[in-house]
Amino acid sequence: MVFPSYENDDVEEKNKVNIEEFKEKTYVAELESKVLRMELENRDLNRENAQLKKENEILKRELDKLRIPPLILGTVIDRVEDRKVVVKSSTGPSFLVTISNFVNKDEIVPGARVCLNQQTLAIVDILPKEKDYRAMAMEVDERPNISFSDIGGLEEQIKEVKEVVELPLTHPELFEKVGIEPPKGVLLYGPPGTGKTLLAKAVAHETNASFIKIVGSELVKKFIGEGAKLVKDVFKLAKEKAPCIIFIDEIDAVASRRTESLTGGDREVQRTLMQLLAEMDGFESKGDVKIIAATNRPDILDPAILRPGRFDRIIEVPAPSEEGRLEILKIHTKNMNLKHVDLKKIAKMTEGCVGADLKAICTEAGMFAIRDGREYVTMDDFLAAIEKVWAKKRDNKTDRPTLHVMYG
Ligand SMILES: Nc1ncnc2c1ncn2[C@@H]1O[C@H](COP(=O)(O)OP(=O)(O)OP(=O)(O)O)[C@@H](O)[C@H]1O
Repeated sequence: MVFPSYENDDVEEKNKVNIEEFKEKTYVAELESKVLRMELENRDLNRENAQLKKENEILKRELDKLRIPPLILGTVIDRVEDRKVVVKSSTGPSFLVTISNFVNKDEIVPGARVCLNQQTLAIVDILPKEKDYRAMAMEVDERPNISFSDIGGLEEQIKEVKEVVELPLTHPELFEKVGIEPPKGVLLYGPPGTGKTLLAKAVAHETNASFIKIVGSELVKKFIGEGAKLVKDVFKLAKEKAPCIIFIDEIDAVASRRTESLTGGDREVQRTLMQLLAEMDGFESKGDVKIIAATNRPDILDPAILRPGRFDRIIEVPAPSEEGRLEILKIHTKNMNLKHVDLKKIAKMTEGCVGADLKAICTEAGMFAIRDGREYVTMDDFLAAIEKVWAKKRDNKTDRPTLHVMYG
């Protein structure tokens, strides 16, 4: 009897199954080795990524170091090679400098304003075109909204400022008829926070004058080599915006006594001072541009700045008396919701405080009430606020110098 070939079919079937299984196992093995390879690659990539991140951090720190102000400003004259450029620095000379790798060299075109690292003179940054750096150095206020009624405890000073600044602007004919020159510049001196800026803004407000504020320390710190140019620009802008009050805060940063040492920084300060003196000597005292300067350090001022025809009217703006403190407290609490607050007592307790301290005390007292969920402010809030502001004052207390400068 011939049996059908079951066995062959079976064997064939089994072989098929074995082959299929073998193929599957091979495929799985391939996949597993692929996964393993990818895991190894992924681990290597992660390690490389971590290394690159670390290098990136180091480069960023280097970049920040290179970009720490003060930087020297310059203007690109010409591109010499791929990353070599001739730049005229604001300190005067021109240099052949390199473009740092992190600066986009395509933006380095003739006329571009760039920042140079003080040590290497390499171009480390590009000044934004649209924002003129000069505008960053000045605060221009077409119409300050401060009036003399916002200032407490400075009746005498207000009277003097009105006489010396406001009158020549509003009634120049009085000075012409009498035949005298009104003072050109007024110097306000006194501790920080006593209202010097307020006085300058108030007189601009009362005379419908525009107000330009520059800060002496910024002139010589932030814009190395630009100080003299900025002074020139301020006076040019003031004439365009006349009547105008130019307020130079911290003038001691520019007009301190000239020292023999001629470091680069000192030379820069002297150039700025010379420009300021030239501008002051150059403009008409009868004109409608008035200059008010403020300083907390009158004792270090160069006498040249105080000569007649310059800042020849000196007004002290001292810390307020008890009566003055009461006036200032009334000004800064006039819109506050007070409950049983004795301002007279607070004025008595805050001897030595200046207007800025009293303003801070009023604000802190309000904050204590808000933290307590109240809509009104109590005496305890003020007592806590006084403690807090005094503590801060104690931390950075500096003795106030007395004025030794006398003017011949
Ligand atoms: N006499 C004052 N009357 C009312 N508020 C004052 C008075 N003095 C100071 N203040 C308050 O303190 C703030 C700072 O005052 P201001 O800027 O005029 O002081 P400053 O003398 O110019 O200070 P600095 O010398 O530091 O520039 C003012 O905005 C105001 O809120």
